[in-house]
Amino acid sequence: MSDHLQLSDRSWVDLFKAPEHLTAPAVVERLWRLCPPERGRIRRSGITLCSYTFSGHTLVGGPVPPELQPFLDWANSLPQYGGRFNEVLVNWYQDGRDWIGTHSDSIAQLLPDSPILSLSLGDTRTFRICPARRGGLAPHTPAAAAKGSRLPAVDNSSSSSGGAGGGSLKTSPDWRQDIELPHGTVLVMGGAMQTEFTHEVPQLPPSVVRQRLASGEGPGRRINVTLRQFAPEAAAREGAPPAKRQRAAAAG
Ligand SMILES: O=C(O)CCC(=O)C(=O)O
Ligand SMILES: [Fe+2]
Repeated sequence: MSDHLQLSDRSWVDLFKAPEHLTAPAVVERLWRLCPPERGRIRRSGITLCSYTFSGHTLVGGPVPPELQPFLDWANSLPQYGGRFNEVLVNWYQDGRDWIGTHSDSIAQLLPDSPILSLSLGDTRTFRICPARRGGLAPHTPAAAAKGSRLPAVDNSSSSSGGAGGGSLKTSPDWRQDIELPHGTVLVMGGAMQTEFTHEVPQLPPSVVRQRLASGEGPGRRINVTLRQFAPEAAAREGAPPAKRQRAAAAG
């Protein structure tokens, strides 16, 4: 069962459930044990690339830890997404105050037209998609990432099949799509999504964290695993300029 959301003629998102062997509590616990002690650090692994820079953090690729190999194996078992996943990036959100600002993922080193798979584990957080160049902020600018979310009213248009309609969305600067990502959700970003749209995971307001705690829900603690298909040349090009990613530092 998969939902397909056509964001524009060229950009789309798929949503579906991950298999249980990747979402079991023991798996999530093992991923928390990989969390770097230093706050704001993001660990990535996969093919050995030259360094990968975002928001002042430079991380060098390393071998895939055994905890992450099943995620790659699973992604590569989905033929509709290309089957050449070779990189894993993990983001740990300690609670609802951790966030990732408005950005587009760098696709410079990826296989052409390869989609990015994103798997959510833990508490439900909102994934917000906006047209790129909103208010003059193009994707791939640190300013855009640092600003985070300052947007008008939410359009909660359905995230089910075709719910967001067609190409008109791109031309409406006020349009935005909020998608709730409960535990075990896979979100696939495809087509021209990284050039036509930005995405972010906003902070939960403190009142919402309090409310969630009071109601027994989690306060926003979550792990996100993204899987990408890097071109073999990118891996081989030692000494090439690092790929650029924009990321707001995790709030503490
Ligand atoms: O945590 C998420 O769902 C999004 C992560 C993300 O956008 C990224 O790692 O580039
Ligand atoms: Fe991203």
